[in-house]
Amino acid sequence: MDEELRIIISGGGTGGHIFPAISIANAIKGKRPGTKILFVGAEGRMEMQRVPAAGYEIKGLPICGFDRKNMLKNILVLYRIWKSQLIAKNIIRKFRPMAAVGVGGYASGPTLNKCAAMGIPCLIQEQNSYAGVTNKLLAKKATKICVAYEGMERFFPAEKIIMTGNPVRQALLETTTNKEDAIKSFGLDPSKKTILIVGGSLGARTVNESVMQHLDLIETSGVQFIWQTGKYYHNEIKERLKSHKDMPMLKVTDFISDMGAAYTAADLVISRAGASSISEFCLIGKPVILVPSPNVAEDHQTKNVMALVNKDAALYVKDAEAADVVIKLAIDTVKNEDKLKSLSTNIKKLALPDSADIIADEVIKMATARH
Ligand SMILES: CC(=O)N[C@H]1[C@@H](OP(=O)(O)OP(=O)(O)OC[C@H]2O[C@@H](n3ccc(=O)[nH]c3=O)[C@H](O)[C@@H]2O)O[C@H](CO)[C@@H](O)[C@@H]1O
Repeated sequence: MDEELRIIISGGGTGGHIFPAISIANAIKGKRPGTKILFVGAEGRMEMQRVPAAGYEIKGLPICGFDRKNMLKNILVLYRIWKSQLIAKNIIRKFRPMAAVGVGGYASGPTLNKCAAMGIPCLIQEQNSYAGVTNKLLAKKATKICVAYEGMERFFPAEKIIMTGNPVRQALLETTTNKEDAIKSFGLDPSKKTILIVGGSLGARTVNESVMQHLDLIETSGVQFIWQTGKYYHNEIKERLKSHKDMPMLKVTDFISDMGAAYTAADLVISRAGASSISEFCLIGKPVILVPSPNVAEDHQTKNVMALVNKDAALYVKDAEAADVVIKLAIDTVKNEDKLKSLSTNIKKLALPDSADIIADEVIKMATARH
């Protein structure tokens, strides 16, 4: 019988970090069902809900990021980092992991630092074409670094890099719901074209404004919409929609738990260009209009987009132009079967499948090598 493994997975902050982490956990469990997996996240962040919802235990650290505007607040941040390191050390002592996985985000810093210091092998997974701060700092201590884009040697030691792509939640790829049921599950009409609008895991103001400014066009388009506003914007949007007449063709939600159903329902997606979302579009071959966020490090979402646009695999609208053009473009595109077909075929060619399995194999190898 296989030895029971104990693995720590740490990181989070946004869905783009959390969902790859959950996929890696599921793949490890699939290969070694007896494995004990413990997540370590940041208190108050999205992982504290999403990880238990996926069936895993999570411990929270009181960590947060530095405040670039208020230097005084950073004294508290330093204290929180110190405290997080102590808590991380206790968690590790108690759980005795055989390997640790870091997916980026605040919590993975203290957790993987402590693991590395205690001689536990560490793997990091970088989702983007531009490496995050925490992963860059952890790279020296990591045994393996799994990436999804070419050219990551500019951030990480080349000999540690493995090109795996981004792990995508298995349930999302293996959804058994058919299109008709998927559309009905959102209370919409299966005979109509459907556009899904998502602003990444947290929602996006620009994407939301694009919708708000074109409610009349949406109403007369003959097309229906599933619109994820993001948790922060949801109440404000609901309030503003009250002054508009009922719109049965526009389903508004703060967050979509079953993205498999949402993708199945949609003929076309309007989306931010986060790395995990893009990996999902590639794997399921979904036609998409991407509106990259200009508010991310090194404008990495635009770089993510250009890799697709150069291969005619996605349509691209700049953030500054989105409010004017993206809804009209989406309505025109969803009525053009040839365009939808070619976008789907081209984006599918860019998929990197089996990412979670490849990473899980590496983690299991690392965990078993030292015992
Ligand atoms: C503002 C910001 O910091 N964005 C970053 C963040 O984005 P963000 O967290 O938005 O990440 P991604 O777009 O990569 O992934 C979003 C994930 O959330 C899921 N989802 C989304 C909406 C929803 O209602 N339900 C749901 O389950 C998607 O299916 C996907 O799995 O992490 C990404 C990956 O490191 C980065 O590329 C982004 O630049």
